[in-house]
Amino acid sequence: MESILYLEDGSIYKGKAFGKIGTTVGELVFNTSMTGYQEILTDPSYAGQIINMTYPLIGNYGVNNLENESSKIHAKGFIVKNISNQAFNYMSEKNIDDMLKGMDIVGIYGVDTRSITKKIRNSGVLKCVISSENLSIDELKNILDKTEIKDDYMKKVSTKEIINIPGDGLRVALIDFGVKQNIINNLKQRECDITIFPYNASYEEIMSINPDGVLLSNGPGDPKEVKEAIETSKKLIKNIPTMGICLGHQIIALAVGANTYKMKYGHRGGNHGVYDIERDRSFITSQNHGYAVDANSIKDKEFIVTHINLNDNTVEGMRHKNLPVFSVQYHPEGSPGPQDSSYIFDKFISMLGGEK
Ligand SMILES: NC(=O)CC[C@H](N)C(=O)O
Repeated sequence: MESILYLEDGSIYKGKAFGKIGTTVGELVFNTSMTGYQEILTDPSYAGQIINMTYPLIGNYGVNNLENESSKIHAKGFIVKNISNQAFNYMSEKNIDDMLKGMDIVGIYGVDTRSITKKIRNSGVLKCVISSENLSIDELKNILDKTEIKDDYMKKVSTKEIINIPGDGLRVALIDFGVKQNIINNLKQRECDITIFPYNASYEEIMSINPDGVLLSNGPGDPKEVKEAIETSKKLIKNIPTMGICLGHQIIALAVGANTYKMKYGHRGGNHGVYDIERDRSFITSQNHGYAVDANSIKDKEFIVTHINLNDNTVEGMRHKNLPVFSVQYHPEGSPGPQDSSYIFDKFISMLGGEK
């Protein structure tokens, strides 16, 4: 079935439909990972976005029940060059088309994803609409103009209730802005007793479990939208060992009075080089972010920059000068992508006093 992708700049791409038959609008972003489409689709940080994959073949090893980063697809749509519905992998339980259909997500294939990527690189992230409902270009333009892109999806994807995952080790309060399963798995592997809190949990609620440390999770949207967490983090940082990952890192920056900004087109992929200044080593990291912490705004604060991106020198990590607080912009849990930075979780555990 025919499908059309229409971009805010007027570009039209004709392709074929897969997944749900329908019309969807979102912020168009690109991801350069060669594998890991299942983890990307189920990463809550993509809520509201339409993901354009630069790697030309998607679906070739199928989809399974073990590698979801959350229980559903939070992205608004999926754009690929070629789909393979023959899943050549022993773990595969269904194909990518069935996954998107089962989760009501509109996909388009057979379009030039690399030319789309170049457009995003030149003009920055754009709004776009995908439709397999035979709409005219004028109708698509109308839909696009009428739809406002929200940037507070963390409020939707965060847990509604407090959840405990028992463990024999350190007690960790995990503030959920859209946490990925592999962050939870990394804490479980280190025997932590994990309590997951909603994005707007108060300082008193968090401290009532008497945690050894706090982890502020990844999540979608603009960190400035999550005012409750910024206020709560101001107190957490002063009183308890705290680590932030991605959105959590940005929230810590805002809590100490530094600033964040929207990047032109962000970092999304599995091979972003990051320099760890204190270790004097570079790592290949997994990334998914559209906002960043402004390096200049940290200079007069109690924090120092510990990691920088080797492509564009943006801030990839920071730590408090005296207190046990640090954060990273990239994803030490990988999923998808390299897990070379999983030492960040060990650093968190030793900051909390080591394994119990
Ligand atoms: N993965 C994340 O936590 C993303 C953080 C934030 N939503 C951004 O795009 O920058």
